[in-house]
Amino acid sequence: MPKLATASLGGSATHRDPSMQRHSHTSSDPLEVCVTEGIQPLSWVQRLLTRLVSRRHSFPPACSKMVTAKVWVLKKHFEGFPKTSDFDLKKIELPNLKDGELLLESVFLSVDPYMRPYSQRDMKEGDIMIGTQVARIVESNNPAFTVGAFVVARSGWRTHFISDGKDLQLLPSSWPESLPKSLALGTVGMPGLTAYFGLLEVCKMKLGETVLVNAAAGAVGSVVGQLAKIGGCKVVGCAGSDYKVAYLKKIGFDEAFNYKTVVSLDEALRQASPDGYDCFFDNVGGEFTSIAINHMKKYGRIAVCGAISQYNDTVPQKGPYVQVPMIFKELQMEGFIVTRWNNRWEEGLKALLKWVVEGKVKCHEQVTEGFENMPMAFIGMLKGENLGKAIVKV
Ligand SMILES: NC(=O)C1=CN([C@@H]2O[C@H](COP(=O)(O)OP(=O)(O)OC[C@H]3O[C@@H](n4cnc5c(N)ncnc54)[C@H](OP(=O)(O)O)[C@@H]3O)[C@@H](O)[C@H]2O)C=CC1
Ligand SMILES: CCCCCCC/C=C/C=O
Repeated sequence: MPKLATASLGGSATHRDPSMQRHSHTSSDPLEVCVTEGIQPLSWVQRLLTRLVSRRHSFPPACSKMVTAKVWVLKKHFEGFPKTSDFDLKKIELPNLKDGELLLESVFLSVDPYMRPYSQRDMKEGDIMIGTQVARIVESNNPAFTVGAFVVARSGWRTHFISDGKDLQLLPSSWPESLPKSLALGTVGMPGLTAYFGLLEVCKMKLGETVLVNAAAGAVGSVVGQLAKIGGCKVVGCAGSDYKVAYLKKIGFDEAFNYKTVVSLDEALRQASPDGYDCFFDNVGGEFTSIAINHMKKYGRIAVCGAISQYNDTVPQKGPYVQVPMIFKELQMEGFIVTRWNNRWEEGLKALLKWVVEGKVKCHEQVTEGFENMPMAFIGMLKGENLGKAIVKV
C-alpha cells in the first residue's frame, strides 16, 4: 500500500515557533519530516474495487432526514484587521433533497487572503462567508455522484449544504488514497495553480533565472519556490519568522531571510542576489514592492499576485512609485487572477499532483480543528500564523 513518509495530517502540535501554538496544529514538525513524499497511486485494481464497494452503498439513496447546517456569516464589514466579533455562527435547517440534488458535508475548509478584499467588494452584512471546501457526499439523488465521494466545492463557510452537482469538482481519479484530501485546497488546488500559472504565464520563468517570492512560506509562495527550483532557477524567498525561514531552506530555497528582522530589506535583497532578479512573484505589495523593484534585472518580469500588506489598510498606502525603474529597466509588471486559466486547471492540477506524489513538491498545512474556529483561523492566517496552507478541519 502507498504510505506517507510523514505522520498523517491531524496529529498533535509540535511547533517550535511559539507564535503558532495558539490554535493550530499540524501533522508533525515540518523541519523534521513534514513533507509528503514517495506516494504511489492506487493500482487500477484497488481503484476499481473501491468504486464497486462505494457504488453498492449509494443507490437507492438513503432516506432523507432533516439536517441542520452550521454557517458563519459576515455580521459586520471588516474595518481594518478582521475581528472575531465581525462574524456570527448560525444554524440553518436544510430542506429535503430534490431529484438531481446532493447533500454534502464539509470535511476541510480553506481560509484564504482573498476573503478579506472580496468580502468588502462582493458581500453584504448577513451573507454567508465565501470560501471553498473539500466535502463528502452523504446523500445523492444524482446518478453522476456517488455517496462517499469527495469533491471541491465553493459553498462558503458551511458544515453542510445541498448542491445540484454543477458547481462541484470531483477530486482527480488518480488521487492517492494516502494523500490528504485537504491538499485539494492548497498545493493541489487553487493556491498551487496560482503559483503554476503565475510563474509560467506571467513571470515566464526560464532555466537559470533568479526568482524572488515573498510570503514564501505560505500556500502560494511555498509552491512558487519549489516550482522555480524544478524549472532550474535560483530561488530567493522571504517570510515573517525564523521558523518559516528554516522551513524554506529545508524545502530547497537557495536563499531565505526574515523580512521582519533584517536591518535593511534593500541590503538583504542585494545580499541574496547581488546580480538582481529576473522574476519577482509578488504576494505582498506595498513597501516591499517599492524596494524590490529596484533590484530587478533589465527586462525583468513581476507577477502581481497579491497585496496582503494592504488588505487591512483603512488609509491607502502611498506608492509604490514604480515608473522610473519600470522605464529604465524595461520591466513588465502584470496583475493576474488564477481563474484566467480556468480552462487549464486540469493540466495544472495534474502536474501539481504528480510532483507531490513524486516528492518533488513538499507540502505543509496549518490545520485548525473545529468549524467553530473558522474566524480565528482566518485572522491567524492574515497575521502570519500559518506555515503552508491554512486549513480548518471540521
Ligand atoms: N491573484 C490570484 O489569483 C491569487 C492571489 N493570491 C494572493 O497570494 C498571496 C498569498 O496567498 P496565500 O498563499 O493563500 O496566503 P499565505 O498562506 O501566504 O498566508 C498569508 C501570509 O501572508 C503574510 N503576510 C501577512 N501580512 C503581511 C504583511 N503585512 N507583509 C508581508 N507579509 C504578510 C504572512 O506570512 P509572513 O509570516 O511571511 O508575514 C501570512 O502567513 C495573497 O496576497 C493572496 O491574496 C492567492 C491566491 C490567488
Ligand atoms: C476557487 C475560488 C477562486 C478564488 C480566486 C481567488 C483569487 C484571489 C485573489 C487574491 O487573493
